[in-house]
Amino acid sequence: MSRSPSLPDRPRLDLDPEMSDAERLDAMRRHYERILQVNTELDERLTEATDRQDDLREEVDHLKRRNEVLKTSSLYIATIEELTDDGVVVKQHGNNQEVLTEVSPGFEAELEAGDRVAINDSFAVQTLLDDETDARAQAMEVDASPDVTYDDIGGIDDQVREVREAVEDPLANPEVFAEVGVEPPSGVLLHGPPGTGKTMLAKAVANETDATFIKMAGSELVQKFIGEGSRLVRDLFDLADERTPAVIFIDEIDAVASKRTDSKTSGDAEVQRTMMQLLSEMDGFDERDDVRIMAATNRFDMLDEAILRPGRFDRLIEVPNPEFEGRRRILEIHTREMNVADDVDFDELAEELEGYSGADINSLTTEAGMFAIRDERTEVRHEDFVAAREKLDESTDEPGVIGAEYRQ
Ligand SMILES: Nc1ncnc2c1ncn2[C@@H]1O[C@H](COP(=O)(O)OP(=O)(O)OP(=O)(O)O)[C@@H](O)[C@H]1O
Repeated sequence: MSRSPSLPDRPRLDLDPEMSDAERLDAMRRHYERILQVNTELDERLTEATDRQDDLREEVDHLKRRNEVLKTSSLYIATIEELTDDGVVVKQHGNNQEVLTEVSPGFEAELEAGDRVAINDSFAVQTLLDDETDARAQAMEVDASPDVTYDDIGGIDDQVREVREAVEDPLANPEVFAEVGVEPPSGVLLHGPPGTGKTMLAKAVANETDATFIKMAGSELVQKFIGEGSRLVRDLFDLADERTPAVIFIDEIDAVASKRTDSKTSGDAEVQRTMMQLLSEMDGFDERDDVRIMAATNRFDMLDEAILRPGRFDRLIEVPNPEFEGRRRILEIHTREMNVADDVDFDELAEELEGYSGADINSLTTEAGMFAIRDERTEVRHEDFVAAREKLDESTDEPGVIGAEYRQ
């Protein structure tokens, strides 16, 4: 920043006692003139500073307005294809339209071919998107060999069987379906309260068939930028194609496939576009028998019927909270590696854990282990499970029910 020149010195009046009256008068006149001159100089500097202040205010207002525009208006995602003397060529995501456009002044120098940018309605480049804004990495979880097996899942044997029929068999023996002349279900939708093993089921099926498990969270598909959600959906299916055999698992599918609301905000339109992309990917997916699609939701009642039509998610499997036998089995599964004392009565515990999900029971066993450790014991006793249950119940409004509310 350039420093402003220093202010003029304050004029001094030097009067010598030896001076004659005329000399004094003359000195005072010169002093007076000097004061006038300094005053004029200061006036000029003040005007300059005020002008500069006005300029800066204007700049701040402009930036504020620009910021507001960036915050409120919908922007589209594009990739810089080429930088030319006449502007930049960008390709818009979603429709692949190429346009020659301009860049907001100030950051031309920062751009390179291949960069992802946000463009406005008139295609002008507004922002350079950095890696953090790259939603792809955040949205997808890819596991080449998940380590969950059917043996790790308790209390939902019927559901395991159904998933094996609908997902595992078509992946493992596609020829059987071809010979018999039946189409395997296109997509399998698991629905039920949180923490009941829906994700485990999808991972176990991928494990059993040596398929890559590719998970996408529906909430991550709801992106801020127009075109981003549908691009993520395309990427998801492309990735599955590259990594066959593969199981695609879309968790929280309700985030992109809820019944249409009446509101017409641009956010809703974007969610709608993402869902349309998902439907069109699924519709074009019939031929590929080495990729299976699964999805899960806790909000089945919210789903748009369009995704449940034949050829889409046409096999529905409800995964409820476990019954007594299931709770007992899940207790056993999660204490397999634990040093459990002989006095632990799993029947009694399973009886008392009505309303607990598999995930709740998992937390309970960990908590029981913590009580034993706090007590400096290496064996987990029945009393530890009881204390753990009291602690977990205290942390919820409704005693005995840890799972989040579930509206079916
Ligand atoms: N049926 C089950 N058997 C054994 N463990 C279970 C079972 N259900 C849940 N769990 C435990 O809870 C954890 C979470 O389960 P999972 O992620 O599969 O639930 P989810 O139904 O997908 O939940 P959400 O709907 O919240 O995504 C599992 O890692 C496991 O430890």
